[in-house]
Order: sequence, then C-alpha cells, then structure tokens
Amino acid sequence: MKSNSHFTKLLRIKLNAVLKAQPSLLPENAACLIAVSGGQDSLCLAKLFQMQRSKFNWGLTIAHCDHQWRYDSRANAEHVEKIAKEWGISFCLRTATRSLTSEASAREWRYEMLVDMAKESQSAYVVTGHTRSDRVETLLYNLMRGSGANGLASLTWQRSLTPEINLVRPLLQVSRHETAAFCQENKIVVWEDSTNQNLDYRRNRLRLETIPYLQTHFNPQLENAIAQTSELLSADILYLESQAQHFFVENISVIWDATAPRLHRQHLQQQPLALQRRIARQFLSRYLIHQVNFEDIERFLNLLTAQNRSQSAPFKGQIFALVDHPWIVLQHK
Ligand SMILES: Nc1ncnc2c1ncn2[C@@H]1O[C@H](COP(=O)(O)OP(=O)(O)OP(=O)(O)O)[C@@H](O)[C@H]1O
Repeated sequence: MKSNSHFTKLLRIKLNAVLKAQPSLLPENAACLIAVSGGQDSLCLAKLFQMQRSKFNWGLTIAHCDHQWRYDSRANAEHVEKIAKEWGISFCLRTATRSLTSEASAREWRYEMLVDMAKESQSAYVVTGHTRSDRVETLLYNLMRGSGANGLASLTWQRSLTPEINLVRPLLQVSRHETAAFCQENKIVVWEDSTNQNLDYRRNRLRLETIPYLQTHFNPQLENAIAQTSELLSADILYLESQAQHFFVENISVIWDATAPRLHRQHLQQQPLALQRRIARQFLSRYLIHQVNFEDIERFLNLLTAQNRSQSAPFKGQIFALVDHPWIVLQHK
C-alpha cells in the first residue's frame, strides 16, 4: 500500500534528480518566478519549490496572469494569491486590459507579462509547471500539423526568454497523474478550469480522447516512449543548431558576411540540406521581425538553385531576398 506521502517523496526525488543531472538549470541562490495558473501542475510545482526552498536557498515569487477570459478569472487570481500568502511566498499579478481573442494571443501576452514580472521581482528564472503529459501532447499536436524536429521537441527543459531571463520547466519527467496525486496528498485546493473539458479545443480532444485511445490500443507506456523521443530529438537539435551557429562567427565564417545581411550562395549550397535549413533560419531570424517559418526557409533556399538572377523571395514586412552574385542578399522594398 502507498503511504500518504508517497507522491510527495517521489516528486521531491524526481526534482532533485533533474537538478543534479542538470546543475545549470536552477542553481543555488537562484531567484525564481513561479508561473501559477491555479491548476494542479503549477500548484504542485509551487508547493515543491516551497518545500525545497531552504535546501537551495532560492528566492521565490508566484506570478499569475489573469486573461479575463472566464467569468471566474478574478476569483481564480484571488485563490492563487491566497495560497501564495499561506505558503509565505511573494505574489505578483497581471490582469489583461485588452481583449485576447485567441489562444495564441493569450499565450503571447502571458509570456510578455511573465518577463515583466521577472524583471520587477529581479528573477533570472521563470519556472512553469509543464509536465511529461504536456510534452506528449505538444509532440503529437505538432506532428499532426506537420513539423520539423524543432517543433516536435519544442518543450525543452529550458529556453531563453531574454538574454537575462531563462524559462525553466523542471517537471518534464512528472506525469499529470502524479501532480494530481501530489495535490491530493498535500490537500491543495486546485482551481478547475472549465475550458479544459471543452472538446472544441483540439488540444483538449487530444488530451481527453486521442491519447487515452493510443494508450489503450497501442502502448500503455506512451508517455514514457514519447518523452524519450523528445529527449533524443532535443540532443540532435542541440548538435545541429550548434553546427549551424559556427557559420555566424565573425571574421571566420565563409558563408555569412557580418557587415551586411547576406549569405554566400555557393558555400551555403555545399552544406548538407539539414544544415542549409538551420543556417537559413538562424540568418533570417537575425533580420526578420516575425517568427521564421518553414515556408520562409524553403523560399529562401530556392534561391540557391535559381537560374534567373532576378528571381527574389518575399517575406513579411516588405523585405525580400535576391541573388546578387556571389551572395543572397536581404533588402527592404
Ligand atoms: N494564467 C496563468 N498564469 C500564470 N502561469 C500560467 C498561466 N497559465 C499557464 N501558466 C503556466 O504555464 C504552464 C503551462 O500551462 P498550459 O499548458 O495551460 O499553457 P500552454 O498555453 O499550453 O503553455 P505553453 O504555451 O507555455 O506551452 C502552467 O503549468 C503554468 O506554469
């Protein structure tokens, strides 16, 4: 029989193991902004951090973003604030003042606010409650929409939000089942988000119907298996990205000209396609404001084989690429 602190012990062990294996993820004395929605994952995260706070001498702040989406969003924010107070953790809140009409715009606003609150509380780390279950959902979701390795393995242990602030996801080895059990053991009142049950959102359908179906009929260990795929892909991506990055070292690169927005066509063409794509993305990301997508990269790479020198590739923001022998150059219209 499981003891009534089984999951608490298990999750503390898992968290410590992750921090030991990746010491740079969250060092001792780190100032952490914990992003708490009020759901089971992020409340579990906040409680675990409160429990481990003295061991690592972390400075903690709980941050909540009120999207003003649901009739109970204010009560949700107050619930999180009350818990923060009970646990002796400072609390920070941002409330949306403009209407956020899509999930994407809500996410964008949320990350903007998290960075803002991290600056205000002088936190170098924003910590979220993404779990192994989220990792599986993200991989399957992006796979169905069509994606390269980067999209499939996009939920990584960390990524930078600004040069000074890192986003860290310490629960990527924990399942949603475990965060629920942890909250129950610790008698944490979770705020149930009614929209999580709405099957009009494709992500909810994936979580509530597709993944359980795959677990029943294909692999009961689906979460472990896909989390492993994610880890393998992440290591490959890290390697390929660093190889591509070598081509952006000033005065050494034979492909990139640091003095102008241009790449050497022939030298780029000599690289394997996997590197060409990554070099093109890193290059375009330096100069384009919008997030570079697959079509942008393919349009750009088409210029490698363009017969007609006057051929050009247009991008958003009145920018286009053209062949100007021996370069491919980015220009404003
Ligand atoms: N309203 C909120 N306020 C603060 N933090 C939040 C809020 N909503 C989500 N988060 C943080 O983000 C984590 C992931 O939440 P969720 O899976 O609902 O969002 P998502 O939009 O899928 O996330 P992402 O875009 O980061 O992948 C939560 O565990 C929590 O740490």
